[in-house]
Amino acid sequence: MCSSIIFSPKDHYFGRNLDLEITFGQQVIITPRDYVFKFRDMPEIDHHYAMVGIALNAGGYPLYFDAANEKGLGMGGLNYPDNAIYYDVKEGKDNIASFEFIPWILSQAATVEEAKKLLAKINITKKNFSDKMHVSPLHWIIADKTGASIVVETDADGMHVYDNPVGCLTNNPQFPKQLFNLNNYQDVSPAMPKNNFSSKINMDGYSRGLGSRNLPGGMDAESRFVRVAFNKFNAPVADTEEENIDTLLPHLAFS
Ligand SMILES: C[C@H](CCC(=O)NCCS(=O)(=O)O)[C@H]1CC[C@H]2[C@@H]3[C@H](O)C[C@@H]4C[C@H](O)CC[C@]4(C)[C@H]3C[C@H](O)[C@]12C
Repeated sequence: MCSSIIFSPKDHYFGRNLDLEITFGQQVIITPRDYVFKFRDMPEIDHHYAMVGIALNAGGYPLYFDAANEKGLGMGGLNYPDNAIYYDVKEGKDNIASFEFIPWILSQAATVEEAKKLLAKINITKKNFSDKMHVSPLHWIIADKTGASIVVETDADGMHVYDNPVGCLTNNPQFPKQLFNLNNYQDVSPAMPKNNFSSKINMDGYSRGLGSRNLPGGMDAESRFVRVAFNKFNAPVADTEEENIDTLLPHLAFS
């Protein structure tokens, strides 16, 4: 399961879990400024922002799962099976393979607005890193340190860049459907529920958290999206980094 939360109480936190039963041999990898990034169909970049994230070191090339750069722009790829479509190389576009997407954006953009300018020119290609690796079917969340966030999905009908008003992402279905589904949970609340059932009977507020009872309980991506969004918007905000990370981590770990 993968869920990602942008949490900006005072400082800015970009979090993502990777609850998988397998490991890819990933580790924390720092790409220093100006380490030469080679691209399959674009000129190399030898002058860029530094970044740190979780990646597989493929012979000196960091295959990032997620990362953040020195300007506080973060980006994560989350599973998006059966929907992610990558394209053939197109003339006149910045052709970037899906495994190159995180380095391409984070090496050049400091903010979501700058990332959007790069995205307007990009065509995500279906090229593989190597014959031994699958092409990951992903969609991406991008966020900057103001808390602004977008989602990038490449579907059969083309590439979409969505503003992300909830600052989180899980997996399928498509992001607009995930957002629409939140309509079904408008009555979920961190407060005690009001008795709208009937004025003819008394209702007891017999337990704390009763207002959240109708949150979906499943581990499926749609249920996780609702829970992560609810938790994020209703999380207590503290003054210290330690307390805020303490708040963020359980919301990811148990989402
Ligand atoms: C499987 C991972 C996504 C986890 C996730 O979102 N799970 C949700 C499951 S579900 O939908 O709800 O069923 C993805 C995230 C990042 C991916 C990795 C990164 O994209 C980096 C390289 C890219 C190469 O093309 C493939 C290996 C790989 C090392 C990828 C392996 C795998 O596809 C990863 C690790």
